[in-house]
Amino acid sequence: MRIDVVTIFPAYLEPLGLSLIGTARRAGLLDIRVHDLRDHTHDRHRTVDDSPFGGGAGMVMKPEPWAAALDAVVASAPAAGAVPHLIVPGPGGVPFTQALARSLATEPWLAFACGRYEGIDERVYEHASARMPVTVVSLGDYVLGGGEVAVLAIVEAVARLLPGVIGNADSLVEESHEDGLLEYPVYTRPASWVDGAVVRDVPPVLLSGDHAAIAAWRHEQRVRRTAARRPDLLARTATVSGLGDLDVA
Ligand SMILES: Nc1cc(-c2ccc3ccn(Cc4ccc(CN5CCCC5)cc4)c3c2)n[nH]1
Repeated sequence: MRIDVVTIFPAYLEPLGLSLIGTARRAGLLDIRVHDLRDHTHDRHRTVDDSPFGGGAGMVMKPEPWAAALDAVVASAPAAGAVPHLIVPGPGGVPFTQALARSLATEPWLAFACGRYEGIDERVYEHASARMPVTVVSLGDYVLGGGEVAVLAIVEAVARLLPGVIGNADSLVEESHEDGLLEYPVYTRPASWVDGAVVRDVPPVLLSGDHAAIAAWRHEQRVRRTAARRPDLLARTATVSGLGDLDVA
């Protein structure tokens, strides 16, 4: 997969050189290119922002640098006529979900536009939409300072779904949220942990070797945890099976 990121803070994307993503890049599974929006300005101060028409606090990102930067990305197409799917993080976007991550993971070329200040001049979306598919994506109902953190999250969620990126594909099987339930609690050694004055034991079922009992216990934990933390998810799925009224912790 080819990924282009346009930002005024290229250093913000350095974590894409670490761990899972860094390994995938060095293995040639990911071709990630980060571009500085200011390289597409022509004034001495490399200006990318200006005051908002209509008034209001803060600044808005100017259209010309963005149009030049996005056109340069398209011009660097790996194959004639190929265009990227442009993802623009924004608080007013469609929710970023595991389903959207799975869909994006099937695409050959993604581009990300990282806004800052109070956002990007709306005409940039019009300019881009005339050249490539554009999707505005929200990480959640809170306001970040810009798009870079969202891009790190989206790239990680998408990249880990690509074949070969995660060593053990089995861990992709039991993904949380996939069937509308949160994940079950996990444990590892020691089976009995002396935590100061308290002894904390792993639930015995997990040491029993009874795989049917373990699966049942894990499912019940997922339902209880979802009922406690995400009742909205339960409303969406008829997953609750005969647990009566849950006295969730
Ligand atoms: N899921 C999620 C994504 C983001 C996100 C993504 C990109 C940018 C670029 C700039 N900002 C800051 C920011 C501050 C205020 C407003 C609200 N305004 C109301 C009227 C004018 C503006 C919008 C935007 C971003 C925020 N936040 N949360």
